[in-house]
Amino acid sequence: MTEGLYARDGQAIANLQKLRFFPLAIAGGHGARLIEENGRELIDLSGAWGAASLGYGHPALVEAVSRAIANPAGASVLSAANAPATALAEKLLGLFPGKGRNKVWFGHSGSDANEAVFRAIAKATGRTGVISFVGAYHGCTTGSMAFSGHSVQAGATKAEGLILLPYPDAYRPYQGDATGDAILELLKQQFATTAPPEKIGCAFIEPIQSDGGLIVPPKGFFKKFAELCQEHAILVVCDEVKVGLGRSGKMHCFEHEDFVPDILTIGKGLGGGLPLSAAIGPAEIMDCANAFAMQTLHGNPVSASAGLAVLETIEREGLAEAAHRKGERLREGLRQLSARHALIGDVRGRGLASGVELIADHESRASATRQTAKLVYRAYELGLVVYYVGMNSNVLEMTPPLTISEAEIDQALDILDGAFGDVAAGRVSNAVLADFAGW
Ligand SMILES: Cc1ncc(COP(=O)(O)O)c(/C=N/[C@@H]2CCCCNC2=O)c1O
Repeated sequence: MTEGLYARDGQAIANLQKLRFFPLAIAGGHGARLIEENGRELIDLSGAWGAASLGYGHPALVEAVSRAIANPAGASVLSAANAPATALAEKLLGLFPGKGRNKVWFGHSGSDANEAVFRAIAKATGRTGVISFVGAYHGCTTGSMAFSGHSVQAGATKAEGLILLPYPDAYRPYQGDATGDAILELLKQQFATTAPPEKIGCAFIEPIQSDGGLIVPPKGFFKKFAELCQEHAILVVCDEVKVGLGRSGKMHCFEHEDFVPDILTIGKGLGGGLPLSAAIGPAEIMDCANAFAMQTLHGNPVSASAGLAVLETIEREGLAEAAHRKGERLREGLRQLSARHALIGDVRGRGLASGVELIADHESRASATRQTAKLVYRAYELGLVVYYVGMNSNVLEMTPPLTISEAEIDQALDILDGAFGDVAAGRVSNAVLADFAGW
């Protein structure tokens, strides 16, 4: 018998780029569903880690990409202007409320966008210090890992002037302060002692910390944080690679925090499944040098055509408003599940970015890491794709396509109900996890 797709993947593709939780082997997709090689359909509650913003095979995306690839306007913006990239840049500038004159940089990924911004700020300001947060995932390139704070990158070389702050988390509050004000005090102390603010060029924030545990910050925290940074001319870079572009229920997630960042990075869902990212920021930063942050296919016209189709579809189909409504439905269903399944400690999120934190007991709130791995494995067996995140790998992350239907949300909840029941009853063996390293 010929080997199955998953076994062939295991023989041919490097573990370097694998983050596996179960033996998912995909042959196709449509809407919010993935199709395995044997034809089995699964609801995709991850949306390819948020990249499949329009789901799979959306007609607007198929039409835009087919048209662009049939008559490609070159392959990048490095040494020529191209129509799709220019149009996309103009559209992104129209959607960004940043003051002053801004410009757009195009990349392939969230990692290269964040790295490019970090390097450009250091070049333009001469300030190499950077503020970030414990649990932050800004990328997996050397430069973006240097100011990330996620446990998966503990061994990476960190930026010399890095300040890592606790992320404000009302479920596990720093010094017991659910407002996050103790974290702002900590930063002020560091400014006054070990980290002079005049040496710090930027602060990278996530308006919802996603890979760190899908954590929604307390109201007002980032507004106060941004004001403190502004007092010291520290640029605030808002990384919306996963939670931007309508997913949070608003076009930009920072709108929930009542502040406007100096620079915005976006990716994942911008390309609707094609490699595309962007950074939008002040012209004096984005024009600080030539040939400084470039890769051969940056500003690719086919990817840019996909980006235009994604933004136009989000607007035309009202997907941001729908994300709010559908996300509320999902979290209400999850809260009902939490009444039946003690494993669920916390349900949180905005729009179609939801997190479910699993704990071993409600007194200590100890992370239920192994049960989380079993849960996602069992959900896969029952027909649902959902992954986990978190510094302790105990938070289910739900970032489905913005086009997921309410019926599919209800089906996903039913599957989760069964999976929680099976894990709690001990019907999922430890053995199933042997081949899946997770984070
Ligand atoms: C807020 C945020 N910023 C930047 C990135 C890096 O984006 P790329 O993986 O496109 O380089 C990410 C990527 N997150 C990881 C990608 C690796 C697999 C684990 N799940 C993620 O969503 C991100 O969530």
